[in-house]
Amino acid sequence: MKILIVDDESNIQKTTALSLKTMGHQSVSAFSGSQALRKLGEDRFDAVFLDLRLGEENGLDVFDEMRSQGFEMPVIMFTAYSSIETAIEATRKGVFDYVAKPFVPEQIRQALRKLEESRSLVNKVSELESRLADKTPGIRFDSQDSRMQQVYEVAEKAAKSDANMLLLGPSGTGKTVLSRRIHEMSDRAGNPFVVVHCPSLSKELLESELFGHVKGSFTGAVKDTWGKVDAAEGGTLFLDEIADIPLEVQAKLLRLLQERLYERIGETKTRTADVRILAATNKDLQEEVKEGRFREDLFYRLNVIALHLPGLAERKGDLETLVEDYVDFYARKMGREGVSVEKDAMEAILAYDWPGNLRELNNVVERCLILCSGNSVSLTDLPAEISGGSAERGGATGIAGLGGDVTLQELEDEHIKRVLDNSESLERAARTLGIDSATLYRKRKKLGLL
Ligand SMILES: Nc1ncnc2c1ncn2[C@@H]1O[C@H](COP(=O)(O)OP(=O)(O)OP(=O)(O)O)[C@@H](O)[C@H]1O
Repeated sequence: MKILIVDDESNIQKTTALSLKTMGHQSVSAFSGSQALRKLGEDRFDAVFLDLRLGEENGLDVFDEMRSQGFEMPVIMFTAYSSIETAIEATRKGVFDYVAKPFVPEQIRQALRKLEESRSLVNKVSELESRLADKTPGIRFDSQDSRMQQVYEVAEKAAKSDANMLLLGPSGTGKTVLSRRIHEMSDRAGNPFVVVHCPSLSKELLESELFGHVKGSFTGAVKDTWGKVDAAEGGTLFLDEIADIPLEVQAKLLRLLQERLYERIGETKTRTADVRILAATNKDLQEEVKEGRFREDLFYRLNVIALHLPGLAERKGDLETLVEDYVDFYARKMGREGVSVEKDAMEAILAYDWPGNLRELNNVVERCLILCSGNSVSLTDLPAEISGGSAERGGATGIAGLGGDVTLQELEDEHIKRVLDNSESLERAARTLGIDSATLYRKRKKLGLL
């Protein structure tokens, strides 16, 4: 971690810096509040040690100023006044912890260890939250299919190295899920896994999303920001749909990959980054290189280890197990038990080609569980393109689950799918749904309908 020590006493500065160094952290000194705020603006810090009494200044005022300027890193306070009132006031204001002066180096190390534990917990919580938002059922990393087995084997072996990796395969084949898994198996697992969806952003916004910007560097840049490269420090940066990155941003990405260096937009100061890059695309990158849309040098940098995920139609041996997993997951989620798939429904599932791959399968199973009223999924619960034309039990207007044990989100997803099925254009569907086209685009992506 990089830590700012704010104290007007040089012996305190020295002892703290030394304790941090023995734990492998870097530190920078500031002797006053104004100097501290300037240094915070110049560099990125993971934490701050701040003296409560900085000469004439009150550390708590400096703390308030930090927060009002948007510096959100944890702060540990030094206080010679270890009175309970001061400590309570400080923690009530959001100070992470305090160390009473005079202290011994071990107290600094203890405070830091507490901070590291809390950081790793925050990472785990955000990881779990994003999984819940993904509504991902039990994820399988085993397969009957030899190509998929090989993908998992290579992924497992390469996870421990720090090599960049390219995940290739059609949409919905599990590239994002596998990237997360690679991160979890790597030595970086205790640090963040950060995703950037490349095509949803303009050139300028993508560059800012990646590298951050300083206030005033372009229209709309109203305050300083740190990008996702910074957020992924020590961890993994996952670039989804990398083929869609504009050429100018590709050049900056190449520099990041080669030299680990980057600059925020509007700033000349060069910064170093410790991130591992995993990138995914459903496009043929070699073709993109040939067409001049993707830099060849960047392609070779990323292509050190490439994993090709086959479409679901090419690994039908896994279908039945996946269906069972998904059915169990949604049945449990909806408070039902022992839901099975009837034989003819399973046959239709096996015969279908699954162009949207695992994501489509997941959505179809969820939809079936909303529609089926009894304890089994029948052919009529499947969408017409899979059942071969049989009418759905829910009918064109009614949904069997309506008023039942179904969440609003599930109803919304189902409604969007049906409106899209029935609309001649995207704009028309957006109008019917009462949302703008960009929102509908994002929702379609989330539902695997792109
Ligand atoms: N290993 C797995 N086991 C079971 N289900 C999986 C697995 N991997 C992915 N899925 C399912 O497929 C869905 C889509 O996966 P993911 O987002 O990783 O695909 P993707 O290839 O990254 O798609 P896109 O190219 O559109 O971004 C997941 O939300 C999950 O439901």
